Amino acid sequence: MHPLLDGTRLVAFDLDGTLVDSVPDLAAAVAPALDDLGLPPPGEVRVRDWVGNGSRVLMERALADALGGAPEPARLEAAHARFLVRYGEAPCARTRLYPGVSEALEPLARSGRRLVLVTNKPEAFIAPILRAVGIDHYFALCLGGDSLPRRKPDPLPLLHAAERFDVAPSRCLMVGDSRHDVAAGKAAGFRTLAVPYGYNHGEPVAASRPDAIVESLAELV
Ligand SMILES: O=C(O)COP(=O)(O)O
Ligand SMILES: [Mg+2]
Repeated sequence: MHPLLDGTRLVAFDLDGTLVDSVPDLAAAVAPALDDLGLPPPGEVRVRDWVGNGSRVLMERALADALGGAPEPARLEAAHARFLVRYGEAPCARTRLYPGVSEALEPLARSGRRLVLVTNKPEAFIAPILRAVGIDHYFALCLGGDSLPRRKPDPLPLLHAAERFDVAPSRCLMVGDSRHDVAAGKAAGFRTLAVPYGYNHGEPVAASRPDAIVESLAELV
């Protein structure tokens, strides 16, 4: 096991960019929302840099990019609503697990550590995606960006999970791909581990100074 797992009783995983590459389906749902406004599809490469703060911020970034400035609130709400409908129709058509994820989750769960999922994605999409990629049974708790009053980088969802299972934050580990995961983990008093292959607004996640970085989650076990 990775040294950061020594004494760790609870491991919180981020979803997008950490466990699954979800950008193909996210980009496919952003495109029709922009098309309604006569705007061109941004493509997967751009969408990658906009994921990480939940779906409303994703659409806000997409509209700001296409319009060259902040969108009017009513426009944003309409585009976000359209995105939610389209994404809900096919949240896992092309979304795939990253290599090493199954290899890590199976022994980690067997080791008796509590596994939880903390994403900024709306909660409604979590279960369908986890089921589709076959990892839903590993998680004792799943929190989305709209499950609690505040989301990552706020520590609230991580502290909520630690408290729920009565584990001291110092015995918890946050695993994620972005600066929001590392910031939330540090603020909660968790250990932090990052993967470099996900979505971090085009910046190396090392800049957030996680306790460790692994190229693949398989290195955890
Ligand atoms: O929906 C998002 O913006 C990102 O979700 P994540 O927290 O799982 O990376
Ligand atoms: Mg992420």
